[in-house]
Amino acid sequence: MKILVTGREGQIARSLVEQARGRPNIVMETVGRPELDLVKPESVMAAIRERKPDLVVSAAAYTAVDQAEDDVDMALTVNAGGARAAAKAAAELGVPVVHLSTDYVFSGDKAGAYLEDDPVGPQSAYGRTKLAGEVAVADANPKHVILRTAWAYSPFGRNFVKTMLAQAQTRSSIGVVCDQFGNPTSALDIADGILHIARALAAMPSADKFGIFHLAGTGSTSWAGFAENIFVESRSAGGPFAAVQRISTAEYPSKAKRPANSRLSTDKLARVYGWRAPDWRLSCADIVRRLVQEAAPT
Ligand SMILES: NC(=O)C1=CN([C@@H]2O[C@H](COP(=O)(O)OP(=O)(O)OC[C@H]3O[C@@H](n4cnc5c(N)ncnc54)[C@H](O)[C@@H]3O)[C@@H](O)[C@H]2O)C=CC1
Repeated sequence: MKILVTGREGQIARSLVEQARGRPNIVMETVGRPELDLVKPESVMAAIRERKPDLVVSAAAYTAVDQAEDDVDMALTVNAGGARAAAKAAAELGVPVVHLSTDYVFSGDKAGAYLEDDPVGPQSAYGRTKLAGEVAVADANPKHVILRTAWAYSPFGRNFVKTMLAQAQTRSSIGVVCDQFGNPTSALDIADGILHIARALAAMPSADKFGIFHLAGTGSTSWAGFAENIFVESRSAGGPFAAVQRISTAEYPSKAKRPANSRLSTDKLARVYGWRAPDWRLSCADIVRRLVQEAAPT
């Protein structure tokens, strides 16, 4: 099975390449700028058409959450127009599209974990453009799997785990927000979930397998809880650590508003596909250890 991923350097794209390595019958190919530029729908269509994949993973996106507040037109062009083009190209080939979306489509007002059909209410420009992307993808390709994920981290690119470890190199105490709750999610687990979905779709593409699904780490915490866990694991692996000072969202102003609670229920994915991500603490421990080892002098 040939899987084509949009974007080459994104943490989910790189995780897909890593997790597909050595797996029989999977050819994972990535394509990004300048050849495939989400700003230019015709380049997206052509790049996908030429490669004739069996499945498209639409992972590339405008992901700078705060910057999107001042750059809405570009974020919308990329996150809705670009995503639509990827989904449409897959539809023309008659193949499914797995499109990545976000917990930030929700307002954060709910007390419990969000279900797929809970009302949306994005609080930020990024969230609104990603929601427009969901609508565009669903409209362009009936064979769509829209995966809302959250708080992604990995050994690659820029993410919260790497930021915490880098800051602990020079600081003994770090202020981290303790009143926003979500599911830290390893991009390597996201990649495993996507591979599972791809195989299930190839085996039996029944109608219940399409639609919106939540894919996130099992268990939830606050950003401060996430940071504390990172430092416990780093310290035990001989890496940097810092004390976490619990601060409120009000004490850490940012341009884009984040939901206070964006915990995602992953029961639908477990029910339909029989797959759930590991407990976030296990995956976090693996990635922190790997990052500490990679940083250690040899
Ligand atoms: N990182 C996170 O915490 C979360 C990410 N997501 C979604 O998951 C998907 C993947 O996220 P990450 O891998 O973490 O993102 P990332 O920021 O690591 O990578 C994004 C990729 O998109 C590419 N890209 C940006 N503009 C482009 C354009 N005009 N044409 C072609 N490529 C372009 C970038 O070069 C980069 O390779 C995105 O759709 C994102 O919205 C959803 C929830 C949480």
